[in-house]
Amino acid sequence: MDVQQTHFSAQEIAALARRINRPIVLVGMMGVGKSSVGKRLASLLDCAFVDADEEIERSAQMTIPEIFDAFGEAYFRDGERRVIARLMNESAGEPGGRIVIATGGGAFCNAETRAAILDKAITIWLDSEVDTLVERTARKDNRPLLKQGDPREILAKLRAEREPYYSQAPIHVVSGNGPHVQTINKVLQGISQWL
Ligand SMILES: Nc1ncnc2c1ncn2[C@@H]1O[C@H](COP(=O)(O)OP(=O)(O)OP(=O)(O)O)[C@@H](O)[C@H]1O
Ligand SMILES: O=C(O)C1=C[C@@H](O)[C@@H](O)[C@H](O)C1
Ligand SMILES: [Mg+2]
Repeated sequence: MDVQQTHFSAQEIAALARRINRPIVLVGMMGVGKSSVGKRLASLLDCAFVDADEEIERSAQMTIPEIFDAFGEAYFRDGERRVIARLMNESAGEPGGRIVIATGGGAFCNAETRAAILDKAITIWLDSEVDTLVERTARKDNRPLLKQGDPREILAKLRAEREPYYSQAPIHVVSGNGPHVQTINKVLQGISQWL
C-alpha cells in the first residue's frame, strides 16, 4: 500500500515507525483482516510481516484444514501456541524490534499466548460486525471451524465467546465495509495515540 493512499504523509509514517520499538500484533476474528491489513501495515512501516497461520502451515508442511483433519483442533492449538511464542522471541532480532504479526483468530484466547503478547507487543484488536465477517470469510474455503455448521451462527457465537479476550487488547479498531486503507488509517492513528 502506498503512503499517498493514507491520511498520513511519508514523514509522519516514518516518524511513527521510529517510535515503534516492539512487535505489532493483530488479533481478532476470522476474516476481520489480520493478514491483509497486517501485510499492508508492515509495508507502510517498512518492516517484516509474519502470518502465524502460514508459519504453522510451513512448520507442519500441511495446510490448516489438513492439520485439523489429521490431528484435530487441540493439536493445532498447541502448535499455534508454540509458533507465536517463537515469533514473539524472534521479533527482538528485527531492526528496532519492529515486525507486524498477524495471529490466527483463536490464538489470543490461549492464556499463555495472550499474556506473552500483551507483555511484549503493541496489541491491536481488529473488530467487524458479524455480517462483514460472513461476507469476508465466504471468499475462501480454508477455515475448518466454519465447516462445522452454519458459518453465520458459528461466527456470531465465537465472536461473543471471544470478546472478553480480544477486548483486553489496548487498541481497538473497527474494520468496516470500506477499503483496507480506512482500517489502516485507524490502525496508524491507534498506534500513534497509544505509544
Ligand atoms: N478492511 C478491509 N477492507 C476490505 N476488505 C478487507 C478488509 N479486511 C479484510 N478484507 C478482506 O477480507 C478477507 C479476509 O481477510 P483476512 O484473510 O486478512 O482475514 P484474517 O483476519 O487474516 O482471517 P483468519 O483469522 O481466518 O486468518 C480478504 O479477502 C481481505 O482482502
Ligand atoms: O478463529 C480461529 O479459531 C481460526 C482462525 C484462522 O486464522 C486459523 O487459525 C484457523 O482456521 C482457526
Ligand atoms: Mg489470516
